[in-house]
Amino acid sequence: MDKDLPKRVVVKLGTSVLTCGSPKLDRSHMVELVRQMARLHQAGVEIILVTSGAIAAGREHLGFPTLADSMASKQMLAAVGQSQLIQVWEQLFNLYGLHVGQILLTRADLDDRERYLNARDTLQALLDHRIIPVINENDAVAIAEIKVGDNDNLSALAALLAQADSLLLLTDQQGLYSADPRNNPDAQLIPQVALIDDSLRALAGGSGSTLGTGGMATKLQAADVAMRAGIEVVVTSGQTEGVIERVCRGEALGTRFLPQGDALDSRKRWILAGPPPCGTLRLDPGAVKALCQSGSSLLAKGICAVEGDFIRGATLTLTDPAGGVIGRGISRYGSTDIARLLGAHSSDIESILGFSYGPAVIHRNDLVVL
Ligand SMILES: Nc1ncnc2c1ncn2[C@@H]1O[C@H](COP(=O)(O)OP(=O)(O)O)[C@@H](O)[C@H]1O
Ligand SMILES: N[C@@H](CCC(=O)OP(=O)(O)O)C(=O)O
Repeated sequence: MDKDLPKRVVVKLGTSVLTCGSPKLDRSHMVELVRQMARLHQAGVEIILVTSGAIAAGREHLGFPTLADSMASKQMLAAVGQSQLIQVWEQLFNLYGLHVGQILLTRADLDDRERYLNARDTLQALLDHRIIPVINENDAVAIAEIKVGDNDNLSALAALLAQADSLLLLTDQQGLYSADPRNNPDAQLIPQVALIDDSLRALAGGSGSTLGTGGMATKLQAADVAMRAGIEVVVTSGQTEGVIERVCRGEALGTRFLPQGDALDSRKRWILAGPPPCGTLRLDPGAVKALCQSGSSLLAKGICAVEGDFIRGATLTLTDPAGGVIGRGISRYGSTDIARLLGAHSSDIESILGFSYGPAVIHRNDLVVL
């Protein structure tokens, strides 16, 4: 294998790319994208495809019916369209002697560590057999509460799950612009991003089309998660000739988001990909320093305040005294217990609570510093 090629890449194709802006799947464009992925696969790159387009494919297959704008209509279209979509991918990859394996996920599959590990094993088994995993959200059954909600974020979670080196988000724009280029013809392409902050987020609008979900805003959320896990992200146009191969070969196309630090280990990737935080701990400056500079566990004596109502095992956001987010971790104590432990020495936990789950409120193995 060419040593400059990434080993494992997640390619996310938005509805905008698969339909080329029309109301139907553009099969001739899809075959061109498959040709590029097959060539990379041949060169030894493991490809994981995150595909949108089920709802668009469902509408097309049913002849564009007039339906109520309801969840049930979308779920019905997704149920019809997903089977069409996977058939198209299977047929197109077959042209290059490759098979696909479908994985339909919901948020709930990623939040539960055991289900997360099962999904990871399935993905690995497919890759081991040189089968292309094709992932989409399980739209036909997922209700809003258990949805990831958009395939940009889903693809970032898939990249963490698969421990990919790169995530390629292909869309209908050349990359992230200083403003939505649909409404701002003077907007400038931003070629590289090292850090996603509020000023950058303010540039990213929603989807300009009726078929896309989330627009650039969800692409930034996805990039943020992946970068923090040490995964490089590129957002660029799916229409550019040879785009997947060219990006994988290191050509500067679109917007490149630089990975922050080294790849995280499996449990820490799950802390980023798994359940969203359901509480916050505000730390004092000493605790912030201990976590950020020395890689220490979080002790009760460094916690100034606790917010939220949560049980032991919950994922929490950690902030500095000013409220800036510094990390995320899994708590060994519930919120009522932590409220009683604020500022306490670890050796006093047992006498204060009458029991102890150990000296650390969050052990360093359960902690990701951002
Ligand atoms: N700052 C920005 N730079 C580029 N595109 C932007 C920006 N803000 C909003 N967008 C919109 O995001 C859209 C792409 O997202 P979306 O419609 O969800 O496509 P996809 O189906 O590829 O996910 C673009 O067509 C564009 O109108
Ligand atoms: N899961 C949905 C797509 C959701 C989504 O994020 O769409 P897009 O913004 O086009 O990537 C579908 O298959 O229709």
